[in-house]
Amino acid sequence: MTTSTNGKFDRKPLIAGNWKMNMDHVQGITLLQKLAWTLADAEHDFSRVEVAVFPPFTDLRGVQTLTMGDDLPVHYGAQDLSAQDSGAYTGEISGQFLSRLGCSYVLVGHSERRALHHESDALLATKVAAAFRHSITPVLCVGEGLEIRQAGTHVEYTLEQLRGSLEGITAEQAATLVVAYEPVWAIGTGEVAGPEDAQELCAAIRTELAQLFGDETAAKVRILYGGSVKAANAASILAQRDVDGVLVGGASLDAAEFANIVRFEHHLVTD
Ligand SMILES: O=C[C@H](O)COP(=O)(O)O
Repeated sequence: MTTSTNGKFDRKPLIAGNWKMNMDHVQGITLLQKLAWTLADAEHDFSRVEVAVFPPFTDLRGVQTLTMGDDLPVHYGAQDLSAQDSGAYTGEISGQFLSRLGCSYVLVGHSERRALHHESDALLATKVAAAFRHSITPVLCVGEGLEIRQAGTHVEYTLEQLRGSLEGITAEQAATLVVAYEPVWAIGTGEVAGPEDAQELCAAIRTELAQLFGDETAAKVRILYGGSVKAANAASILAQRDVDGVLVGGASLDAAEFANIVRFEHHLVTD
C-alpha cells in the first residue's frame, strides 16, 4: 500500500453529501454555514479528508458566494447535468453553467436519475463526457437493486453499468474520475451494505477499471460507497481497502451528523 496521501489511505478520502431535493437556497446556506463552523471548531484538516456537498441547482449560486466570500475549504457540485452544452433543451442545465458556478463535481447516473428519469448507460456516457468537456469531475454512480442482489448477479450488473457509462473516455480522464457504488436497496432504507459488501464491489470496480484503463489509472480513481451511511457506520465502511469515501444522502442534511462522518478518522481503530 502506498502512503502518499494520509498514511492510512492510498487516495485522499472524499466525504460527499447529496442533499437531493432538500434545502431551498436559504436553508442551504444555513446548512453549509453550520457545517463549516462545526468542522472549523473541530479543527478538521481538509487537506487530509476532502468534503463536498451536492445541493439542488437553485442553491448553487448562494453556495458559491458563501464559499468564496468566507474562503471555505468545502467543494461543491451539482446533482446532474445535461449531455448538451447549450441550445433548445428546456429545463436542462449545461456543464458550462456549472463550471461558471465553480462546481468541482457533478453526480452522473445517481440511481434516482436512472430509475425516475430512465437514464441509460449510453446517455450517462455522454453526460460523463460533457462533465469532462467543462473540467468538472464526474461522480459516476453505479449499483444494483434488490432483485439483482438476491439473484447474486450484483457484481456483473454493476460492472456492466460501469463499462457502459464510461464508454469513450480516455485513461487520462479516467484517472480523475470518482465512482460511487450505491446498492439501490440500501438507499434511504436504513439497510446498509456491510463493510465487506462495500469492499467486494469497490474492489471489483477497481479491477474492472484496471482492465479498461490500466493499473496505474485504476489506482488513482476514488471509489465511494453510498447507502444509509451515518456517523455510526461510516468508520467501519471507510476502513475497507478500496473504499475511498462515502456519498451520504439523508445524514448530510444534519450538519452535526455529517461533520461526524467527515471526522470518521476519530472513530477508526489505528493499527
Ligand atoms: O446519494 C446518496 C445516496 O442515495 C444515499 O442516500 P442515503 O444516505 O439517504 O441512503
